[in-house]
Amino acid sequence: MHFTLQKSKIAKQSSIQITGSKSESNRLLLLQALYPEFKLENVSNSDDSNLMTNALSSQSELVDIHHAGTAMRFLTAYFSIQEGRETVLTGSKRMKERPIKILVEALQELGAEISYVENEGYPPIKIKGKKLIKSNVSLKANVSSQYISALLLIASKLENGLELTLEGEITSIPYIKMTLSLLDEIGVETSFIDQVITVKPNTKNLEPKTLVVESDWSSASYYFSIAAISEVGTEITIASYKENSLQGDSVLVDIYKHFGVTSTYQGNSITLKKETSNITPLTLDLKNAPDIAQTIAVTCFALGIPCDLTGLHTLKIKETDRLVALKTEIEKLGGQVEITDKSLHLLASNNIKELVSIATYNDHRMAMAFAPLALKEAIIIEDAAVVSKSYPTFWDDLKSIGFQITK
Ligand SMILES: O=C(O)C1=C[C@@H](OP(=O)(O)O)[C@@H](O)[C@H](O)C1
Ligand SMILES: C=C(OP(=O)(O)O)C(=O)O
Repeated sequence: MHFTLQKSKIAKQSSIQITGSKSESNRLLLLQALYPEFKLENVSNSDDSNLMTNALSSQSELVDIHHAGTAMRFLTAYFSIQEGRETVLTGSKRMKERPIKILVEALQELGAEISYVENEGYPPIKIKGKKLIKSNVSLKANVSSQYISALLLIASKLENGLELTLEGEITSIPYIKMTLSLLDEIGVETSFIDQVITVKPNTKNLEPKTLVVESDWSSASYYFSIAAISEVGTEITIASYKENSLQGDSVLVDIYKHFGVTSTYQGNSITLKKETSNITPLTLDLKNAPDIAQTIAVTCFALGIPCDLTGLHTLKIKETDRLVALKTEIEKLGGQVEITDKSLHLLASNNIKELVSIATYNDHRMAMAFAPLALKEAIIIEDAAVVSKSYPTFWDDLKSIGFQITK
């Protein structure tokens, strides 16, 4: 279903409660399956986390995780250690194009039995769960950090723990650190020195506790963008966030200062305020925060400023090729974009075409990143329901702050 967003103006002050981080939730759901002694609060209500929950409790031989990349990677590791169980793990058409070979080879090196059902290197895969005895493995670290997190999440259940050597440049490092922090929080011992990560084995019951998932910072990015595009003086309060977040996308607080947006923490909420409209061109390396690239590119386009975004080598293998999708859709709106396979250069422009229909390519972040443009011009978002992958109440939340949205 396509949504038309009329040219909108939001209230001077508004507030939004955002669902739990999908990254933290999907890690903690898997850890809870391994260690049932702890409880979770503020778990994400996203499709990807629901798929993760269902997959972890499913007894079926076929598990379909649709578009959920973290679920695909994390469950590959999880099912590898479910002794005596055979599982075929599959996903959407796009998931069958998202590479998994680096993770599969690392697990095979540790002793896992995994084979490809269709194309080598890609889902679906067939996994025969067994006890993994080996504890040393190296893998390429510049393609997806999800492979590394997947291994770390099961590591404490391996007989001898895990010593993981990361080869080459490490991409999306904050997500690896998030995994290690959550392991530390539940009481698993880890270390990360230079390119080597060690996880100690654990056989005892961990101390029962309740872990509260922080709300999702990638979802928060759309409100930073809305604030940046709004009139000076506009305030949006978002909850529930921590000043010391485990999520790398919390770097939004620093990045959006560049767009004249300040962030003030009070209790567990943050107030974003548009302070100035004096904005200069932006140059930014996003290898540590790839999921906010679309938000930032669209904010710059809305404000008419050029930007040079680098560190985008992982964007080609996400829900869609996000570099090509951004170029295609921004150019429909009248902008000019140059891309390589790891960077995006947006040229300055001061015209946004009205009522352009934005294709979303089964990518939640295409829909959500382009929606704030309605503060400048009416826009159509195709297949608007894609947002449920990470943020099911996105459109209702936009309506609640003043966006005029019709079907
Ligand atoms: O571990 C995670 O929760 C994630 C890691 C990142 O992927 P890559 O490491 O593949 O860049 C990120 O893009 C994804 O949305 C979530
Ligand atoms: C890339 C993303 O998710 P995943 O890789 O888990 O599908 C995302 O949410 O932007």
